[in-house]
Amino acid sequence: MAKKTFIMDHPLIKHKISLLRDKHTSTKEFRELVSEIAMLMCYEATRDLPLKEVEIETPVATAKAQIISGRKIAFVPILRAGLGMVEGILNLVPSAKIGHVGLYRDPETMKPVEYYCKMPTDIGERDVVVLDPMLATGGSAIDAIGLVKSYNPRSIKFMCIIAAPEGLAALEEAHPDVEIYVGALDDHLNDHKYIVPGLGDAGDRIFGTK
Ligand SMILES: O=P(O)(O)OC[C@H]1O[C@H](OP(=O)(O)OP(=O)(O)O)[C@H](O)[C@@H]1O
Ligand SMILES: O=c1cc[nH]c(=O)[nH]1
Ligand SMILES: [Mg+2]
Repeated sequence: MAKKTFIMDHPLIKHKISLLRDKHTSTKEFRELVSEIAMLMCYEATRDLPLKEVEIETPVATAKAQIISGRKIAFVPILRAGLGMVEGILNLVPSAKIGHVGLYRDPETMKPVEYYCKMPTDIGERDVVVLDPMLATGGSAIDAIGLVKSYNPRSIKFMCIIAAPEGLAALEEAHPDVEIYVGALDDHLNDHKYIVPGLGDAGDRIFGTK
């Protein structure tokens, strides 16, 4: 089977994730870093975009040049924390459409609870990348991807900044057809199902709610 999980090894991504983990990093810096890391990861996740050849007049001659061949993309952040990844990604792919899936992890059961879903009307013609900085138990990503699948997009990828091995294994098993892009693979989940060492609660750190 083709390789479906990609762990980032770029030094810039590693450096920025280290800054993100630091509990002394301010809300402003945290938000900027999430956006920058998402942009760098988007560069990796869009490597397979198809190109077509066109002719362009340079000031010197006619050049055979390559441009992206009109493939349509949609990004789907999982609310709230996934929203922090959108701005950086739109810097690279400004014409992409954005869907939203609202999920929160019930603090008692640790299971995801859905509260919002809105997809672009032409989602069926698009390649979708689902975004969430954190893949912990995997429950949120698995449910969000299941929801996106019910709209029959052309393809689905998932992008997270930090993953726990438990969540990654669960996601690979639940959605073996989905390519997964991981910024850093951490050690384990603690008793509260937080990623160790992780970075704490991504949503709270992006939005300054704690
Ligand atoms: O893999 P899981 O065990 O499902 O956990 C990961 C989920 O938990 C966090 O969201 P949270 O529930 O804190 O919601 P928030 O983004 O609104 O803070 C995170 O952003 C993921 O969506
Ligand atoms: O470590 C974790 C686990 C779930 N959600 C977070 O934001 N952080
Ligand atoms: Mg949260």
